[in-house]
Amino acid sequence: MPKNISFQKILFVINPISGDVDKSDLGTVISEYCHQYHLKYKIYKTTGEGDFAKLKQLIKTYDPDAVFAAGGDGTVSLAARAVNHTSLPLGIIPLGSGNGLSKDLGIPQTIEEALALITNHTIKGIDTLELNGHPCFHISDLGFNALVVARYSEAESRGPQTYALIALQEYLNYECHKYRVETDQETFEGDAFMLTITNSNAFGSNVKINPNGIIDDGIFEICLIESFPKMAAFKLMYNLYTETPEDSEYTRILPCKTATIYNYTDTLAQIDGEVVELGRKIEVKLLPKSLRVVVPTEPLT
Ligand SMILES: Nc1ncnc2c1ncn2[C@@H]1O[C@H](COP(=O)(O)OP(=O)(O)OP(=O)(O)O)[C@@H](O)[C@H]1O
Repeated sequence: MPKNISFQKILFVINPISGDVDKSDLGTVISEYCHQYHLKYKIYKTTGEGDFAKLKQLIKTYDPDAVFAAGGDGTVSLAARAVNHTSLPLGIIPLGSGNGLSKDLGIPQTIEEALALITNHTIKGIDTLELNGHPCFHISDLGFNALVVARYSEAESRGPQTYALIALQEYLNYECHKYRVETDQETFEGDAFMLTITNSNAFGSNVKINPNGIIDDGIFEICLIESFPKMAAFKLMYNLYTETPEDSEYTRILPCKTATIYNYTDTLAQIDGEVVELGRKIEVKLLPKSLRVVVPTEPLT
């Protein structure tokens, strides 16, 4: 039996195209669940145009107790922007290709189990980041991965296979770029393959770029993959997939509370899966526990 039913009125934000996942039954599954627990609900389907303003307006008029994002990290980010700095909690039904934030929060990856959090959950405040004022709820990066994200956003198909194929194609000819990172603790200057800014642990692909990051500790990390010879790629991937990035001589993690990044060559940047223009000087700020998320109840120890 559910332990708590604190939400009575829920707004679902559904992205019909995320992750190449068929969502034709999702409306029925949501309806049956809400009917079972006598919950009111509304569904907002994203269109990819003007969703943020429409969602903000709907939250104002419908006044839900929680917003549940059904989609990938881009959809989660859209809903998170709409509820950030408010008391309204954000739930996630992972239906994207990566679903990185949901995995880092321990949210179940099936629709039924994720929906069950509506009636049995804990609400947790998590730190979020801002890069030149752009909110980031999971992972941002400059360099290689941002290029892959840009190409993926233009691809005709979605899903992990498309992403992996694009990554391989781009990797073969990729050249590193020069960056300078000044944090409240230390300074780095040099070439990097990519530079990741996050307070979470892993990409949706399960690459653990920041295995020791804690999402609500007031600290974020800048994770560097420095320039490496092609022959070192397999060992590096092994280290990243086995949560041992510190065992690679080409990685470096800078924990900090504030940072300024100089992106000398204005390489591409992505935030939570969306390519953004950040310019050559990027100020990174942490906003302590600004977002309330719906997560599984911790098992009693
Ligand atoms: N109805 C729609 N038609 C086309 N594009 C849409 C629509 N709704 C949202 N989008 C676009 O979908 C993108 C966000 O997708 P999302 O990140 O949720 O899924 P994903 O990329 O497949 O998964 P992940 O981010 O987990 O890898 C945004 O670029 C948004 O503009």
